[in-house]
Amino acid sequence: MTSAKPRPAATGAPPAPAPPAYQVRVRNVSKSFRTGDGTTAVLDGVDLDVEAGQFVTLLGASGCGKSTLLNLIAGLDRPSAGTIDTGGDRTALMFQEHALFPWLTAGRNIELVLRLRGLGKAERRAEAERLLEVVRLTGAHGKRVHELSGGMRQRVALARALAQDCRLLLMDEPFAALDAITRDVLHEELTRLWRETGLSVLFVTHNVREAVRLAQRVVLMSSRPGRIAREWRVDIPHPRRGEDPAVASLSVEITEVLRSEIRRHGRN
Ligand SMILES: Nc1ncnc2c1ncn2[C@@H]1O[C@H](COP(=O)(O)OP(=O)(O)OP(=O)(O)O)[C@@H](O)[C@H]1O
Repeated sequence: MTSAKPRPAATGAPPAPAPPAYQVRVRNVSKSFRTGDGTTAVLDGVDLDVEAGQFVTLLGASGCGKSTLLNLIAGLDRPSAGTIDTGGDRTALMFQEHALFPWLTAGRNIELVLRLRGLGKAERRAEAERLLEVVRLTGAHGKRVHELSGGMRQRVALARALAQDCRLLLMDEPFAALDAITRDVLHEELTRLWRETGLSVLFVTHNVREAVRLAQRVVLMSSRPGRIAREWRVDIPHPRRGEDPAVASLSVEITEVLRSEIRRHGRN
């Protein structure tokens, strides 16, 4: 005869929600650079979490340390103090400059990354074709970089970043050099990709409307030294457009705070 295992008495309380899974956890990070006349503190005590699957934009005045923070998270440099935990995951980084090799075709630029991942020749070709399709550049595999428009080059750069198969995509003003219409199209594409793939994205920009249009959280950094000054949750449903009244009104609010940060920084 078998007896049923006693079950724990029901307390009536709902189960505690699982804590969020973090893609990156930045704790008390500081960074100083040695300069001609001593050291310059660029970041000081930065705490920032990005949950798995979250889209976070990072805003701040020029020179406040946004790129420095991204480079630290990417592992390109080490913090002077504090910790950065990506759970052992590698990160993919995309810049304003596409940084594609001009002597290779669009497809070969992507295949180079796939080769580093150890994929065989036929697999590389198929995966590069698939990624070009994902960024809506089907048929561009054989095109040389100079044959592509600025927007198309950034699409290839995005496909190459995706080829790294990372869970966290770090983007440093990737669309800043593009015209407004191309940027608008790429905002839509990036949002679609993010929602389809469940990637975590940390996106640096100067453009408040871009930050609000894309993100679930907008994080504002202060300057000298760079710290996290404020953050906003953006609950505006997708699809969003830059000219949506809700996007516009939150952008105005954030711009005011950014302006006062810049004025305060100017008085330092
Ligand atoms: N390797 C380095 N050596 C010395 N100083 C550096 C180094 N890298 C960055 N800095 C300084 O750190 C500060 C922050 O630079 P960073 O590029 O991170 O700012 P940012 O917020 O990304 O600026 P922007 O928005 O203009 O791109 C700047 O004053 C810069 O000169």
